[in-house]
Amino acid sequence: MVHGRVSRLSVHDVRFPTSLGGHGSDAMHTDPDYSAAYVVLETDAEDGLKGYGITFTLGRGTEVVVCAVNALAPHVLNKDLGDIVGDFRGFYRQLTSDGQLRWIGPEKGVVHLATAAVLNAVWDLWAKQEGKPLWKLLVDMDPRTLVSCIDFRYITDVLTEEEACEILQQSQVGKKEREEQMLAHGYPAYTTSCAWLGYPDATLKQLCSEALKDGWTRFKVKVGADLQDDIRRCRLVRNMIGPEKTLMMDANQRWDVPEAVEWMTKLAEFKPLWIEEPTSPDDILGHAAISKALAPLGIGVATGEQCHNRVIFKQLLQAKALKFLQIDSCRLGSVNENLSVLLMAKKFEIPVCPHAGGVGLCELVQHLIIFDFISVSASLQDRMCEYVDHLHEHFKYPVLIREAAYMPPKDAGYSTEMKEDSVKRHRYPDGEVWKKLLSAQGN
Ligand SMILES: C[C@H](O)[C@@H](O)CC(=O)C(=O)O
Ligand SMILES: [Mg+2]
Repeated sequence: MVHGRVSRLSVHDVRFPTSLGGHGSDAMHTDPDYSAAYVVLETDAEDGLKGYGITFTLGRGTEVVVCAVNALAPHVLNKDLGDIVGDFRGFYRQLTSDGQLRWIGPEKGVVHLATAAVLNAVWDLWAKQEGKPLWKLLVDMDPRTLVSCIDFRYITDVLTEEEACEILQQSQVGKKEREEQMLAHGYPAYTTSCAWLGYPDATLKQLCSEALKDGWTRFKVKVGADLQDDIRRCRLVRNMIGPEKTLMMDANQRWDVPEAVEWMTKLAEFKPLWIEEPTSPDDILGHAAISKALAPLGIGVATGEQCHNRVIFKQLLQAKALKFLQIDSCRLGSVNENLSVLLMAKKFEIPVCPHAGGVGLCELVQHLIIFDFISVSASLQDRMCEYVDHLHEHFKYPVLIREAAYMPPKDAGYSTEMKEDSVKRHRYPDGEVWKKLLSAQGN
């Protein structure tokens, strides 16, 4: 039984200096310090359980998101957790419809990232109180309760509440077997860890050969800054992994539409399965044009890690603009909005291949995709979840990868809780790690 009144919301600016090693670098984000606005919810309940929520940010962006979380706090403080989850759609609507804050969104940008952090904490607390990992909480929920968490505003032209219920109802068949399959074999993953754009070739080679030894069969390479570099790096990776393994490319929005087509035509010889974020994430028709042009080359378009909300996903699906849909656990309005996107993807028969990595994204999104397989898509065809091998040591319940697959988490909650010491050391600017770095830089 869910209980307790929210008595405290605190938010921390937690940063990791990943840019120093070129980790996470791409054609647009050359110096990413993987960071999080980290929310902690406390209640007056005697169980002492806390809810932890993060949203993924890069360095200086974090302080802006922290401000937005504080601005949302009055919507959460003193609320009864039972009332929040008892009318989760209403609560989602309240957070995203604040008459003054929505003006700086709505449901996009900083204020939506902040919404995700707060709601992720609520889901973590709910799952903890139920004593289940989040994926299992979702799997065990009846379809009516699940859809009652979704705000269908702006998407009823493609997905109504009734249709969503029908989809979930139909997927009840075989659910038990799929849950057993996940527990035994996990959810297939691919790695992005080998080929960040800032890595020299020697690093790329070394990481690639280690990943092959560890059993990885699907690899993503960053591209988009310099064509000759891309050709060299893609050739190197393709030669190392051989013709049978899967290669994906990610341009992180670097190109204009014609440039994307031209550039990818030149990289087609390396047989990429997809090109990710070839152009602006807002350009739905641009993605459609690129999809159409690259289809004869056997290259699909993947996007979603910077799609603001369900409306953009709806239009990408309507416009046949993508072949692989990449949800993000912290960009969209938490589990609530991700549920609506998973259901739309099912309706349009587009495989979901979540964005992960960053700090904590693997920990979170594994719950969503495992739920998706068991209760929505019922398929692994053309599906895999991103994996990045950074910063898991800072989490209390880190992901478990076995034979290049995510093994379902067993601990209660949304795997969002960070180790106290890690938070303390990496708080910006007063954590020990940053104090040292800043003083070395003369600040
Ligand atoms: C800045 C991030 O590292 C970004 O490059 C991640 C990304 O695009 C991905 O994992 O995909
Ligand atoms: Mg990407």
